[in-house]
Amino acid sequence: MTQVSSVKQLVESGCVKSSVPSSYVFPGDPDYNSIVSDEAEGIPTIDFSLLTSGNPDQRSKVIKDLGNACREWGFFMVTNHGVPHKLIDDMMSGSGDFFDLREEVKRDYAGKTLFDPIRWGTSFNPKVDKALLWRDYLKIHVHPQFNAPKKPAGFSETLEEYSKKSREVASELLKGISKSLGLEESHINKKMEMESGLCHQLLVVNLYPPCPQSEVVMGLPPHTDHGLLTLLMQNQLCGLQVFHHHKWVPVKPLPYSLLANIGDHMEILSNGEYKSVVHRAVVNSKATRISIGTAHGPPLDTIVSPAEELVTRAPAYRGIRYREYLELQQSYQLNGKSCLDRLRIN
Ligand SMILES: O=C(O)CCC(=O)C(=O)O
Ligand SMILES: [Fe+2]
Repeated sequence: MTQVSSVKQLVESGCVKSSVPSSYVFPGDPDYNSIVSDEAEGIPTIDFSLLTSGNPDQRSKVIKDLGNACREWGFFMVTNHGVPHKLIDDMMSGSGDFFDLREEVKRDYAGKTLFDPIRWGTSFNPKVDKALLWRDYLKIHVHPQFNAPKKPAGFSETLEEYSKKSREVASELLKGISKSLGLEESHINKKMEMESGLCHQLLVVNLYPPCPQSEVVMGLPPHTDHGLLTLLMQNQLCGLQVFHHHKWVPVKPLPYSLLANIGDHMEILSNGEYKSVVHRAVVNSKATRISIGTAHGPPLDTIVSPAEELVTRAPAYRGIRYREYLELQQSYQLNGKSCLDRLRIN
């Protein structure tokens, strides 16, 4: 399965009119059932403006809500985040335009390794994936070194501006999360060097073309994200599902909101107080869905281990260099929390 064309190209070639090649049939995951909840409204919403400019009462309430959201869901919608709507629109259209470039142009970015500054590809890691995923991606390391594809015109500027805004939002949320854990407001940002200019930020654009047999393929299988906090924007199509109380809860994107979720390194840092939550992306048969995530983590050589202040008896995870964790995750199939499980003590 080494030389695989993009899903977009496969769809546009017209060869998948009614059924998909068997290499794309996703065998399911015994650890996760397929019950989809009808309760799509449950994901909590956090009004970001109250965190940054609310009065003291509003601020302490929103910090409490943030803590509950992290503990109960690991996911929350962020509204009034201050990222201009136009910037969100430009990110979506620029991303769509990138995937619309000719395959030969995109192939310039067909990187091979995780730390290639820009990498366009398909599936997750076709060498190990148990089935090919109905997903193409563009992954860009946007910080501390900014990178961007040269085309489409203007995309680089949009990416740079959005990456910066996304770091600002993440860093404010991390202040609130730090407080909600009973730590000093700046604890996480300082320890993880989130504001030192060295933090690591990976931007991932996921493209899920429409699929004639959407029920047998998978966009992204059940997984958790690396890093401390991911911020995700989506075009207005459903597809993301969060595994909550043994059911898949579909996320209905609120226009122009950002969806935040706790990553594995927040679970490590908080010694399991806040847990990264398994999620997946299913696809649809009608339209192309695009999601854009930014994963925020410490500098790649930082060892992340449980904060001493939060270890009451014993650390529940061994520390690991951020870089090594990314390598570990990339070398296996994406499968629930299997990567984080390797670090659990006991
Ligand atoms: O497409 C989505 O909504 C989910 C994307 C995601 O989970 C990821 O990129 O890690
Ligand atoms: Fe994810």
